[in-house]
Amino acid sequence: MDEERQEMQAQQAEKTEDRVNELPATDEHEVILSVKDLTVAFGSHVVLDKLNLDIYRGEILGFVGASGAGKSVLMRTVLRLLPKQSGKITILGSEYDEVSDEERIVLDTRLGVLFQHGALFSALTVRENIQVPMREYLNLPQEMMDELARLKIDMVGLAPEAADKYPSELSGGMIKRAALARALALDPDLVFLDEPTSGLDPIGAAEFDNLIAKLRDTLGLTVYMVTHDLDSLFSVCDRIAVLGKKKVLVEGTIDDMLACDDEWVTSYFRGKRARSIVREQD
Ligand SMILES: Nc1ncnc2c1ncn2[C@@H]1O[C@H](COP(=O)(O)OP(=O)(O)OP(=O)(O)O)[C@@H](O)[C@H]1O
Repeated sequence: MDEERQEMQAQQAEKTEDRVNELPATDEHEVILSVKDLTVAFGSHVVLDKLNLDIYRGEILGFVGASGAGKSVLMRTVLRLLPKQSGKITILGSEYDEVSDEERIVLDTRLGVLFQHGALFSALTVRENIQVPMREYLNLPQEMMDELARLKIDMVGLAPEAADKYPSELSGGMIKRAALARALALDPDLVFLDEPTSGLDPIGAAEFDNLIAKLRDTLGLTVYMVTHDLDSLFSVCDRIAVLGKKKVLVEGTIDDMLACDDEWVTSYFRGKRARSIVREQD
């Protein structure tokens, strides 16, 4: 078992080094999102207890944890969709609770979100869906919004004809791409992706991962990705944070996950499925 573990660590160390060398030339140590001592509870049910997490500019952070651990609660709290009991959330250097309403609106425009299952408005076309945030936050003429929507559609690899389609006319992979285009509508600095590859076949999931990596490289995006997808964690994430026992149990590279002795982390990252992914990558 130890030999197997050492071999996996050595293989991953090489891959991590390659990935780090490929990272865009941004200040990797600029903290774009900082969560300090965050506590969130529903009545007496404490879901997150003094949780700490930093996300650095330009990285793709994979966020994992057992079902029900609180991954969605954390994402929703950071997005101010859920209230917190205590703690501090700082985005792009501004603490949400301390900024004015106007500054908060500006901050909101710098965040993009892709909710699980896409969450597109079914009565709107892809173009209209992408234009929802533009209508909410910007005051632009219709032609400019149409041109911007066209650019976003192209950016996520959808055909131009997709603009006039309704969500019911799209495949699962197209819905994810359309939802990503909407998340990118306002050119955010930080995008939150909730299970972006769930429901996609392995080829579609790998293509989506490649798209995320490409957008990070070309747009300098920072990506916070909640995922259960081991392929994504091994192939596209620069760093991983594991949620457990109401806190971030461990964070770091795949090597750090492989070296971690926590029972859940061990079974997740050194289980049969993880080992087969490491072998496939060779
Ligand atoms: N609005 C809410 N009211 C009460 N309890 C909630 C609410 N939202 C989440 N919870 C509880 O918080 C805990 C964490 O839920 P959460 O959805 O964040 O888990 P998760 O890690 O995202 O799970 P999964 O991987 O299955 O999506 C669960 O016990 C859930 O029942």
